[in-house]
Amino acid sequence: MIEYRNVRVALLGGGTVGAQVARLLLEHQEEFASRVGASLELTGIAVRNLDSPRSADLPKELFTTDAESLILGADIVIEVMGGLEPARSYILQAINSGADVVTANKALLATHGTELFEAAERVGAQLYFEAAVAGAIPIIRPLRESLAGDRVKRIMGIVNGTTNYILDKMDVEGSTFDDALAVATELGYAEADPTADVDAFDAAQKASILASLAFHTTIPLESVHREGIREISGKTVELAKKAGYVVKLLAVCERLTDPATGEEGVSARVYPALISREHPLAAVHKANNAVFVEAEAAGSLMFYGAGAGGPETASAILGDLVSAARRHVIGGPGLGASTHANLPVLPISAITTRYHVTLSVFDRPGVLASVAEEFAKHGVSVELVEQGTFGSEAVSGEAAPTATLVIGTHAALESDLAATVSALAQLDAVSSVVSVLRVEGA
Ligand SMILES: NC(=O)c1ccc[n+]([C@@H]2O[C@H](COP(=O)([O-])OP(=O)(O)OC[C@H]3O[C@@H](n4cnc5c(N)ncnc54)[C@H](O)[C@@H]3O)[C@@H](O)[C@H]2O)c1
Ligand SMILES: N[C@@H](CCO)C(=O)O
Ligand code: NA
Repeated sequence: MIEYRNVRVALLGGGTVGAQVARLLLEHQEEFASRVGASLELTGIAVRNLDSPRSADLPKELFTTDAESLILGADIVIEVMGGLEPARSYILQAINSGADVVTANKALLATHGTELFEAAERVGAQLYFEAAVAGAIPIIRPLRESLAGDRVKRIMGIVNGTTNYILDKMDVEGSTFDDALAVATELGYAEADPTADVDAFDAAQKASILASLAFHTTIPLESVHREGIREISGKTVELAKKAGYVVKLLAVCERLTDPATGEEGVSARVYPALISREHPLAAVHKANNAVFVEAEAAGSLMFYGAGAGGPETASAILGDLVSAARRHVIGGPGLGASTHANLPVLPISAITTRYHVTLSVFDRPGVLASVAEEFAKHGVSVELVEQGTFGSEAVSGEAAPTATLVIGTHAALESDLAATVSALAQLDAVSSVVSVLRVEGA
């Protein structure tokens, strides 16, 4: 029997993720020891309430409500409590006491990441966070290490399971948004208050982390453009389907040229977008996640799998734990931080993409010409026009026949498209602007 020295591991949080981290760590102790070259000793699990039910049968004596004492004696601290405070203070305490830290906390990283990374850099500690983006899917390490020698041009990610579940159910089964959300809540994907998921706060946090890593710069959460999926109706999904597209909530991070200055910048944004049914991201069903990366030399890569769940997220945490523990045994600098590119984050008005504009128009002569003229006037080139369903709308008490027009554009600058849409809304011929969706992944 080989005698290993101990690496002391403190676990902060014993909930959905924490209980599974503890279970797997205890169950596979021998395997971890041989992989790391040292025993990983779980010294305790800090929780808020000692008597809460757990998803795994864990030794009672491991639990404590005294997180600070647990941190003091640890070589590695795993933070799976969630929230900003006291998680932030505990991580700073761990770093300053010489421990490496593993966290799943995307909200904390997107809000206080710079402070935490600087603190870690000052004392030579490491901060690992594979579980914070797309759960089980390895994407942080590929960006930090495997692609460190390449130049990432663009990332398109489905990074929120709840919204993908809802949009997929609307697309595949024709469910309404409300019904799909109710099932997502029942299955435990969406929280009782689904705001973080549905209004894309969660996806924006992940976009900020991904874009910062991919472009070696700092992308503050406030500069991530964010639109949620509440406005996506069954009709929008149906029209998209007819046109060969699917609606997905996408986190898009890309390098682009500032149209105002000609300088290089980056964009990070989250919104529901149309994607061709031929694109690999269109095949991401249910609550799965996927991250599609386009790099200069590597070309297109796709990372796919479970973005959440106790054991799934624990897998990512434990991978980070093994890396941290190996560094502890062998030494070395670990992963280098590289956020010094200082690229400006450009506003949404600076992006260039394709669009589908859906209008309800009055069905009378000359309508098409007046609509087409607005696109031309603003320098937006039209690729296709489709006339859809007919209906009627009350105008001055009289029923007037209407038709749905879908106008697909070639790549256009967002500011030009926005000006076109404002002008279209003012036209007598236009009853209403039904939707404006960006088309990604040409
Ligand atoms: N659940 C998932 O599928 C998933 C996926 C990816 C990332 N994450 C992230 O993992 C983290 C944990 O998520 P979870 O779903 O396990 O949460 P959870 O609510 O199930 O568990 C939180 C645990 O932390 C403990 N805790 C909270 N505040 C504490 C405090 N002040 N002092 C001591 N203990 C405290 C609670 O007692 C509980 O044991 C979050 O940052 C979350 O964003 C979760
Ligand atoms: N609420 C998140 C959990 C994983 O971060 C989701 O639906 O993807
Ligand atoms: Na991950």
